[in-house]
Parts: sequence; structure tokens; C-alpha cells
Amino acid sequence: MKKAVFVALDYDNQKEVQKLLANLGRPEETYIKIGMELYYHYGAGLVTSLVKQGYHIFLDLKLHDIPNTVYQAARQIAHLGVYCTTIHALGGSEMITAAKNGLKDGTAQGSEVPKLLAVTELTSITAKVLSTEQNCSLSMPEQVVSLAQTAKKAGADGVICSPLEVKNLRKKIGSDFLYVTPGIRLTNKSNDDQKRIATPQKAKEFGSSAIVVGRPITQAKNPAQIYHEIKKEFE
Ligand SMILES: O=C(O)c1cc(=O)[nH]c(=O)n1[C@@H]1O[C@H](COP(=O)(O)O)[C@@H](O)[C@H]1O
Repeated sequence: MKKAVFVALDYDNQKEVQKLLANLGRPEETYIKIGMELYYHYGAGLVTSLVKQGYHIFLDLKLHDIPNTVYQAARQIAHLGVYCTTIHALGGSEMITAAKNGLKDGTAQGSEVPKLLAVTELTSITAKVLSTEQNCSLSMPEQVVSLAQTAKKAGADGVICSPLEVKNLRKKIGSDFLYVTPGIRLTNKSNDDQKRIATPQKAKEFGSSAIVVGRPITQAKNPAQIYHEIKKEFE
């Protein structure tokens, strides 16, 4: 995977998307994430249109269901020609393998299979919530390693985690695996709903394979300028 900054296009209208994309640079060099908000509004048509324009699309639908349903959904996702996509690691190894098989089976011959990224613990979850609401007896770092181990064995190409966990993951799981990290903030002042955060510079130092950045870019006065600054800092 290219050491990229994925811009999370968390908008509810296409005009805003086009306005932002017009200022980011050449589509072939631009990595964007389409999540549930945009996808549930515009559907697959928007994805295929951006793929056709040359953008690298991270389709983030976080599948989490029984293996057969996830297999069929993943097959449909592969038809769209996206660069990578997500499932929840908590869905278990059988579901993860089903997702991988669905992506393989849905990819046109000669095309690249979309990379499968397993979400470990969401970056909005704290250690306290992990123990008191998920009743998990492991610490956050241990739980993230455990989910990443399961994901790797089941055939995922990488995980989504906090930048704070990447150094430990590289040690425990290895560097032949992707560590894609949201939870990126430019200062420690504006967390929004994110809990396990780091700056682009820190994410780079910790060894993130790629970062995902939404509001620090989309809600900036000059989104394109912030995007290029983050790219320079991370890449
Ligand atoms: O799978 C994701 O991309 C994801 C996983 C996670 O643990 N945390 C997380 O924030 N994300 C996504 O990353 C983006 C972060 O957005 P901002 O908090 O606005 O930078 C959102 O689109 C989230 O859906």
C-alpha cells in the first residue's frame, strides 16, 4: 500500500465532495475514503464514477454479519473496483475469511483484489469502555494485538487501529501487514469523538502504513492547504 493520506469524505452532499476534490490534486495521486454517510445517500454509482476518474477509493462500510452475508456483500464491493474496504475483526475468523473470498471472487480477471482491512477497536473506544461495556479482560493494546492476530490468520491484509498501537503491532504481528490509522488530530485540543489520537508526525514515527483524516481537513477554513500540509508531514 502506498504511504497515503486517505481523506475521509464524510459529507452528505456530492457538491461539497466535488468542491474539495477539485483542489486536492490529480485523481491518480489522490486517496479518498467513502464511508456510510455518503454511500447510503448516493450508493454505488458515486463510487464507480470516482473510480473511473482515477481516484483510489477506500470504501469503508465496516461489514459485520454472518459469513455468507459478508461473502456476498464483499463480492459486490469487489465489482466496484475499489482499492480497499473494511470489516469488523470482532465478526470472527470465519467471517473475515468469507470477506476475503468474496473480494477475490468478485474481482475481474487481471484486476487487483481490494485490500481487506479489519477494524480492531474503534478509535472512539477508551480502555474504560473496553473493560466496562465490552467486558473485555485484556488491556487495549492486548485486545488490539489479539484481534490483529485473528485478522491476519484469517486472511486480512491489514487492520485499522490507532497510531498509538502501531509500534507494538509491528513488533508482535510483523511488518508484512498493513496498519491503517484514523484518529488523526493536528493538536491535542480538538478530539471531537476520537479518543486514541495522534498527530500525522507521530503516526509516521509509530509506523502507520497510511492515515485516515476527516474533519481536520473537511472542516478547515482551507481544506486543500491543510491536506497538503498533512501529506508533507506524513509522507
Ligand atoms: O474504519 C475507519 O475508517 C475508522 C475506524 C476507526 O476506528 N475510527 C475512525 O475514525 N474511522 C473512520 O475514520 C474517519 C475519521 O474521521 P475524523 O475523526 O473526522 O478524522 C471517519 O470516517 C471514521 O469513520
